[in-house]
Amino acid sequence: MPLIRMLRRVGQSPACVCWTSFLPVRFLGVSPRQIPADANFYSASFSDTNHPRVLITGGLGQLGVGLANLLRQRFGKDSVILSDIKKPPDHVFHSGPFIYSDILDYKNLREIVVNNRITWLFHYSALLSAIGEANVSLARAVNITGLHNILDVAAEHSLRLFVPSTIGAFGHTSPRNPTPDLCVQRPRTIYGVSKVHAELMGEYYHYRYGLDFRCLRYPGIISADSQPGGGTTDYAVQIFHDATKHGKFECNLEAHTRLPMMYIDDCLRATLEVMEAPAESLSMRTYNISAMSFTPEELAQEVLKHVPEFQITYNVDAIRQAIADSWPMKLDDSNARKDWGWKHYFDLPELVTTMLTFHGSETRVSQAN
Ligand SMILES: NC(=O)C1=CN([C@@H]2O[C@H](COP(=O)(O)OP(=O)(O)OC[C@H]3O[C@@H](n4cnc5c(N)ncnc54)[C@H](O)[C@@H]3O)[C@@H](O)[C@H]2O)C=CC1
Ligand SMILES: CC(=O)[C@H](N)C(=O)O
Repeated sequence: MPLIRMLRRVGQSPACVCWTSFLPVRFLGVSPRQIPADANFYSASFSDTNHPRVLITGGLGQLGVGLANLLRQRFGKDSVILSDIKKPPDHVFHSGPFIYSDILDYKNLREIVVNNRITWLFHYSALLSAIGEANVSLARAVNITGLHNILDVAAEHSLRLFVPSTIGAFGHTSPRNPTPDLCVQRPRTIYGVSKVHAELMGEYYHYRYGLDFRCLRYPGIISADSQPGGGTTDYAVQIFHDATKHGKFECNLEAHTRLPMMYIDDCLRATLEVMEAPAESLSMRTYNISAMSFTPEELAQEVLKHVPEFQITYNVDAIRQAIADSWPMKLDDSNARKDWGWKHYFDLPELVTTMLTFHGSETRVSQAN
């Protein structure tokens, strides 16, 4: 009997073939349950009793605390648990639940999920591109073995799972301007390889076991109140610190290196939006999202409009430059815009004004205006 007819007979969507009789070894007697294709119970507003209970892994990096703040505004402070292997600063520790969680420890992960009745998991732990090249075996363990633990615990407990991917999941053989959702992906960093692996494994678990896996490919993310964690796009955050403190900045990428970037508020809003999107609106499980693309020179020109004495010099880091040269210049995010209504709010001028204002340069901004 043709597969499609067999599926109709058992009432399954052909998009998601869940063979629950063949489960990963760690599913000791517990079957991953398929979330129905028409499930949209997260798209309405939440009462105290039906909102998701959230765990964020790797939450003390550049993005996790901001995500926790956003989710706590939406679902309540106690519904969102931030976790990491680092000690949280006081203000984070006192802002809501925090727990130690090493994603390499599967039993610890399972205990947290069970004891807190977690329903949504945002998996932020990772070693980024530049630091990953300096620590390949650790990056392999955290980004690949750690991801396997996350996928298994999410499938075992029917969690909705968000895993971020990145522009780093593309390589020099991918189309670079613009880069579509589906194209050749042959990255040459351990970070990129691990993120392609995450995209494919997440989609595999979705189609095979019904895991509600959702993934966005983030551009370089620019945040005002948190430090980047060892990436190739870090210069676009550091420039604001140095411009306001010292009036000058030494850039480790060449002046004409064009990369896709996004302000953190857009990134975190996109993350919540794709998690709340009704399953039937998602024609794919891994989407590009895009906001702006610029070079260090263009960014410096924009900073100069507000900080007239600002100077940029270049001292190129060969490893980061090679990575950047293999990445997209611009992402095509038309599928995200069409399927679940993604749109960005911050372009380069708004980004620069917001960042400089945050870094205490209101005086200079108003002098220049
Ligand atoms: N920041 C950016 O520009 C972009 C970030 N992303 C992705 O978003 C996610 C979050 O990024 P960031 O916050 O910037 O990363 P980050 O490097 O600032 O933070 C990662 C966190 O993972 C934690 N971690 C490391 N090993 C761990 C382990 N064994 N168990 C638990 N936690 C562990 C670290 O302590 C750190 O706090 C990552 O998956 C990253 O790949 C994707 C594209 C762009
Ligand atoms: C774009 C990313 O994934 C990250 N910021 C990095 O530069 O490694």
